Amino acid sequence: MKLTRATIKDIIICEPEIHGDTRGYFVETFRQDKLEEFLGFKINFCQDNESKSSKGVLRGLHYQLPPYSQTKLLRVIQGRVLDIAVDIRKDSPTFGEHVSIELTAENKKQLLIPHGFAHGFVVLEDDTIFAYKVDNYYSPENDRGIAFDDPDLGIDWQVDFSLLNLSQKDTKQPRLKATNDLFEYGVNYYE
Ligand SMILES: Cc1cn([C@H]2C[C@H](O)[C@@H](COP(=O)(O)OP(=O)(O)O[C@H]3O[C@@H](C)C(=O)[C@@H](O)[C@H]3O)O2)c(=O)[nH]c1=O
Repeated sequence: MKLTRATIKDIIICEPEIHGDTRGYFVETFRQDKLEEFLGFKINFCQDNESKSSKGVLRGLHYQLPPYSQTKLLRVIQGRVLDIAVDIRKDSPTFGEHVSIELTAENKKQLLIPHGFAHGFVVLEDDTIFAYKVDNYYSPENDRGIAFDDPDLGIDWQVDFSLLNLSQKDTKQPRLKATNDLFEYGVNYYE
């Protein structure tokens, strides 16, 4: 498992080693020890999620408020997405900036997004299966979002917006500057 920091250093890109042979392949998709050694602190994932989407589906940008905020370890089992994480920690030197990465069944890359980020992805292929671990249980009352097309974020989703398939709630999420539901920078949300 190769672990590197993204352009926003709190986001980690994980690249598992793929062992191919005549039967197919073998891959370790999660190693808690290696992740914790790299990060220097513990993560206790407690919920696994999976969603299936057709091409053009955009889910996001989502987060849960503290103390229900979530670290997410994301991957694609089938298909392809463009994955986005936006820094929504007030006073962060990278506040409002984002990381963008293609996660595919083929490259098997994973993204670790800590608390303090809004997350979303757009699906680039039909029948894409997206899977992720979170370290805090789903809490609908604390579910929040930011508009994926907020011009202040300047995200290049690489798709035609007129072809997108969004949930009702994601068509009316607030802009970043219109929400007070943000995170404090420098707080350790892992403990
Ligand atoms: C996220 C979630 C949803 N649900 C339910 C609520 C609802 O009836 C249905 C669909 O929920 P949503 O529309 O919120 O699903 P979705 O838009 O896929 O939400 C997800 O989007 C991505 C980008 C994330 O980062 C996730 O954290 C999560 O917010 O599933 C759960 O039961 N548990 C969960 O953990």
